[in-house]
Amino acid sequence: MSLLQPYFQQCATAFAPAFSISSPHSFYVSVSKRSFISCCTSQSQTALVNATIDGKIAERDEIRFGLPSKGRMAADSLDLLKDCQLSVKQVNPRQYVAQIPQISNVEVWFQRPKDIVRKLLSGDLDLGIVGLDTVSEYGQGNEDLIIVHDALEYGDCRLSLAIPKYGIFENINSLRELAGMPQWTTEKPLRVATGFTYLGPKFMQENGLRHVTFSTADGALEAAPAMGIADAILDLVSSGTTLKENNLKEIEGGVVLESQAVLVASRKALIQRKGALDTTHEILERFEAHLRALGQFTVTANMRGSSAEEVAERVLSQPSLAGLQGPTVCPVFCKHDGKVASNYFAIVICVPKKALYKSVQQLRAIGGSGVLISPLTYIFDEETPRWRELLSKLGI
Ligand SMILES: Nc1ncnc2c1ncn2[C@@H]1O[C@H](COP(=O)(O)OP(=O)(O)OP(=O)(O)O)[C@@H](O)[C@H]1O
Ligand SMILES: O=P(O)(O)OC[C@H]1O[C@H](OP(=O)(O)OP(=O)(O)O)[C@H](O)[C@@H]1O
Ligand SMILES: [Mg+2]
Repeated sequence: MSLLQPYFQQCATAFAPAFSISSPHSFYVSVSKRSFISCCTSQSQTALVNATIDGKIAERDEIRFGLPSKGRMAADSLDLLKDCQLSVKQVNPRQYVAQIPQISNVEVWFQRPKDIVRKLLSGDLDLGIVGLDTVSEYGQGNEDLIIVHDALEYGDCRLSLAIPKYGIFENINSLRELAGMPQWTTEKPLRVATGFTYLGPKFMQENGLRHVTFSTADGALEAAPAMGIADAILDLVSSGTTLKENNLKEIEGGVVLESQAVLVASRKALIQRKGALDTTHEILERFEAHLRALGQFTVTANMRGSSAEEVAERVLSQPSLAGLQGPTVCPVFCKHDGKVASNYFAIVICVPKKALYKSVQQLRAIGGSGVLISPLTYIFDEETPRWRELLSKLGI
């Protein structure tokens, strides 16, 4: 915080009527939204430079975690954290800083996705959740950005090139055919509208399209061809409805990137900031355990048998009943004629949600009865593969 003190003081001077400052922390609880944004914007360039001078990170005690402040990723990110018992405590939706009571050294900052990436690079954030498309576009391959979890299972979309279904494009169905059209020359290049001004030109260059120009807009790019502003667009596609409704089509070889929400970190922060790696480990473990569990059910059933081994053999003879590491088989004790015996065994397995009905059928086929299905909350492995991967990326 000490490094930022001068900026807070400058902000206090600039926006004196808007708030008073007693400590750096009181800045973000008392300042009005407008003043806060203008203050940060006017100071960000200097702060950026200072934050990472000589590759050193700015001193502060808390780990800053950037979450999307609005848009389709915002609610899903909060939901994921909540499902991992990491609820974000935000007093009101217009407050841009919040806490995760479960992890006391984490400070959540709500930001636009592209600003999350920029601030990770500048050292103003340590961790963040955004779409892979945003990391790739605004990160521009910067090695300080490390993808800690690459599949948070929401925000699925692809960055894809699309052209009109009509006119000169009617019979064009691939990037190769598009590139081979005689229409594109130095004087009259293919005009592409996109918000991805880094990834767009890079993709075209890598695919040998030489006569291309780009224009940009903030949204509703699908209108550009019909308006005569562009020949093609390069934008995110999810269901494909927007393309369809605007008479556009994707082409073979035209997908630049498949994207979904990812957890991304600043390498410098992970290495240099006290507590950052431990905190990232905890968040990663919770995400992994929860996301693994999401796709599975716990299945419990009773089965008649002579021994646990014999029952286990029967269960393992069925392809959908292997469980994570094999079935748990426990004797069920009953009293018969005053004697305790175990003619029944309870089996517990995890079953992929998609294979649920098949698994129930296979259980019945081998004599299973009283099949109970329950949701799973977490599956913690001994060690998550992504944690190993992260350590190796960090050279640890
Ligand atoms: N149609 C979509 N379906 C699923 N995910 C999408 C879709 N469009 C975008 N995304 C993902 O969600 C992220 C945020 O998109 P969103 O539209 O909420 O914000 P934005 O386009 O960056 O900002 P804005 O629309 O306010 O300019 C994108 O970076 C992408 O990863
Ligand atoms: O394939 P679909 O499911 O139809 O989704 C694709 C649309 O979603 C996004 O737009 P968004 O809704 O974010 O509006 P924007 O253009 O204002 O960003 C994207 O830019 C496409 O236009
Ligand atoms: Mg959008």
